[in-house]
Amino acid sequence: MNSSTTVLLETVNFAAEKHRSQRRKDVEGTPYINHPIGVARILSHEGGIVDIEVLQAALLHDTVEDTDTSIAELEITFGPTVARIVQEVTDDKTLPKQERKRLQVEHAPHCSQQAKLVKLADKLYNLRDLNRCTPTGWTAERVQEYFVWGSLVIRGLKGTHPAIEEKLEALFKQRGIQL
Ligand SMILES: Nc1nc2c(ncn2[C@@H]2O[C@H](COP(=O)(O)OP(=O)(O)O)[C@@H](OP(=O)(O)OP(=O)(O)O)[C@H]2O)c(=O)[nH]1
Repeated sequence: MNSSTTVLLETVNFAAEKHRSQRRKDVEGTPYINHPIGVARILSHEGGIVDIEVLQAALLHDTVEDTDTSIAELEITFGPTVARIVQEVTDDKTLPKQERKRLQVEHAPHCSQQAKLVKLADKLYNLRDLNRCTPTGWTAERVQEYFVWGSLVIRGLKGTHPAIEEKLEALFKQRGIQL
């Protein structure tokens, strides 16, 4: 087994342990880990991304925001680059939700290329998931609002990865949203 395979298995195992008790908001209660794995797969399978640190950051991207993981722990375990990418895509959960959403739009254009890739794939996964099924308790208006807000974030990432952006653009178009 080559070393990048070992590294990726260590990373996915770490993420799975951290998210082990969490579920997605869909009616089936899909295991949360399906999301970070899916985000990493979009980057590798659909985006052709081979930068191992980007794929690791995709697998870990919600560990700091949603579990007891710290950036220092990621730095010790996976190194400074992976920790920095995760930091860039982590919302400050102490802020009110609307402020967090506003900051994502404001910060997106200033992220590193590596963090922009993770953000693109994260949004593509979540928007596809919304088309697949509506999270418990969400109205059609809330779904549409998420699409509109997502389009504002994605607008700030233009030029990061044209092929992934085209897929996002098609999803927005179906909802009547112009990028
Ligand atoms: N579409 C969908 N999303 C789900 C589901 N389960 C959990 N989520 C998560 O919910 C978040 C979006 O819901 P919101 O109400 O807007 O945000 P909040 O959870 O932070 O309050 C996303 O988090 P996030 O990763 O922080 O992304 P983002 O808000 O930064 O885009 C998404 O990953 C599901 O079944 N379907």
